[in-house]
Order: sequence, then C-alpha cells, then structure tokens
Amino acid sequence: MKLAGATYMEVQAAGGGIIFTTSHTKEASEDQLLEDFVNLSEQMLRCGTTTLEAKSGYGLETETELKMLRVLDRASGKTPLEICATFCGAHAVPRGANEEDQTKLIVQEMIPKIREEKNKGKLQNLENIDVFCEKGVFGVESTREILKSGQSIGLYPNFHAEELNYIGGVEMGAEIRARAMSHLEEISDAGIEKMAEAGSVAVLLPSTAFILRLKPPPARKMIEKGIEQYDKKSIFFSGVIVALGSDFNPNAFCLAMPMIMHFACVTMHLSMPEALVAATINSAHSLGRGRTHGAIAVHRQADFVLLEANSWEHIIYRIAGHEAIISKVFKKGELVYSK
Ligand SMILES: N=CN[C@@H](CCC(=O)O)C(=O)O
Repeated sequence: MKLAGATYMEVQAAGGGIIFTTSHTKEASEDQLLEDFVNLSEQMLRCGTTTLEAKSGYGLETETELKMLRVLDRASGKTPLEICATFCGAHAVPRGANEEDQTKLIVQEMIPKIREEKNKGKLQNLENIDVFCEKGVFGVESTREILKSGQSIGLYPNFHAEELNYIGGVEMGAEIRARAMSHLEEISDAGIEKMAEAGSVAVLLPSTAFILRLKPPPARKMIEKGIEQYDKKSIFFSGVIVALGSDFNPNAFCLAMPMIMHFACVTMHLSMPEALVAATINSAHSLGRGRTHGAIAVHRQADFVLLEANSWEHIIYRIAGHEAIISKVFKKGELVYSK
C-alpha cells in the first residue's frame, strides 16, 4: 500500500501498521520476542551501534506493554549493547477505544503498574516515556498529561512530535522540558526557537521520512539557529541539538546507522562531521549520556569502532558498504565484534 502511495495513517486505518504489529506482539511469547530482539541487536552491533534506545508501544494494553518492557529489561546482559528503554503505551489508539479512554488507561493503570514494578527493583533499564503526539492519535493536551504522569515516576519525555502534521507538540514539549523529541518533519519556526531554548534534543529519523516520502525536517534551520543568534550578539545563542536515530521499526526496517548518516547528509543537508556528531555524542545526550558516552575522551566509556578505510568519512560515503569496513566494535573498552 505504501509503495502504491497510501499514507502512513491510511495503512493503519486499513488494519496495517502499528495495529497489525500489536496483534502479533500480543500473540508472541516473551522468550520469542527476546530472541528476536537479541538477534536484531546483534545486527546493529555489526553496523557499529553500541548503545540503543528501544520502545514498547506494540501492546497498547497493560499486560502486553509490560511484557515488552520486561523483554527489554531481560535483553540487558544478553547482548553487549547497552539498552535504554522507553515506555510507549501511547503509540496508537487501539480499535474500539478512543484517545480519552487510552489516556486514562495509561495514566491510571499502566504508569502506576510501571511504578510498582520499578519499586520492586524491576524494569531497571526503563528510563524514558514516549507518546505519538499526532493529529488523529494523541493530541497536545493528552500528550502533556501522559508525559507529565511519566515524569512524576522519574521517566524522561522523549516523544514523537510534528511528524505528519503540525499540532504544536514541540511547543508543549519545550514547556515541560522534554529531554528529546523525534521526527519533527512539520516543526514550526517558533518550535525551533523553543527547542533551542529548552535544550531538548531533536532526534531526526531520515529512513522514516524517506520510506514515507515525507519532506525532511529542517535540520539546517535547527543547527543554524545558534549561528544566527550568535551573529545577532544575543546572550543566548544555542541552536537545536540535532541527533540521528535509525528508527528501526516494522515501517522502516533499517538497523544501520552508517546508512542513516548517509541519508542525513543527502536529504537533510548535514555535513559529514555534523552527521557523525549527531549519531554519536548528540544521540548519547538525547538519552542523558552526553557526558559519559558518544566521544573518545578521558572519563568516558570507550565505545568505538575500528574502520578499515582511508578516512573515517567512508563510513558515510559507501552506501550500504559499511560491513566491509567496520572491522571491530568495542564496548566499554572490550572487543564485542570482530569481522
Ligand atoms: N510514527 C509512529 N511510530 C513509529 C512507527 C511505528 C510503526 O509503524 O510500526 C516511528 O517512530 O516511526
């Protein structure tokens, strides 16, 4: 349907997309999901990823959402990758429910249950909360309510905003000091300003914009906001912190960050150094790890890749050719992959 021109929401309305994945996730056992997750994360590792953020969001009811979060928790230790989990019970409104009911279910049942589990010492890698803040899914006020409820139990907002339509999600996210917002294809100029002021990280997802044939988000405007302010001699001169994500999901099946950096350079006009910074230290910052991960320096984790190439730019330049040049991957100084 997508290739024939159907929009993301049309696919979902026809029973595909998140709704389809949710029904299969419900049927799958926890062990089966864990095995799949570990296999997929091994593939990411071979592409040079050492830390990943992964979401629930294909349960949409309490037990399956918790099952997904338990899978992510159990996966820590089963793979060398560091996993930072995100609760996304507000990924879609299931058939037969409405936005109001689903918001109530999340705030009154799912989040208290998560708090209970965390108090028992479980779900230790769960750090963030996400909402698909979008026209026809969760509006700005429901999103605010869900994110604030997550914040009240110590989760950091890191949510989908202005992907398909502008609805003012970014302005709200900046108000509640969201740690990160993703997608942002339809962000407004005012939203860019607010994100820069709030220090919220923009997580851009080039494979998703590509596969859905969306116009790319205004990455240059985000980055150059800081330069413009600096030139005006403004006291405050930060641009938006731009990070990159693979957004691996059934809609955009891409596990390779080198490919994502390539797309970001071509479709979003990032320079190669900007793409590298976005995929490493800025991505680390979007997960609260900006001081410990994402760069090679004293007092940081030694997470890095060794390349067999004439210059580092080849990791971006060679379209889908990264497997030939990533010769070793290290996590916390230990060799975790060798070609
Ligand atoms: N836009 C909503 N959520 C996901 C896609 C999930 C899916 O289609 O399975 C995203 O971040 O791209």
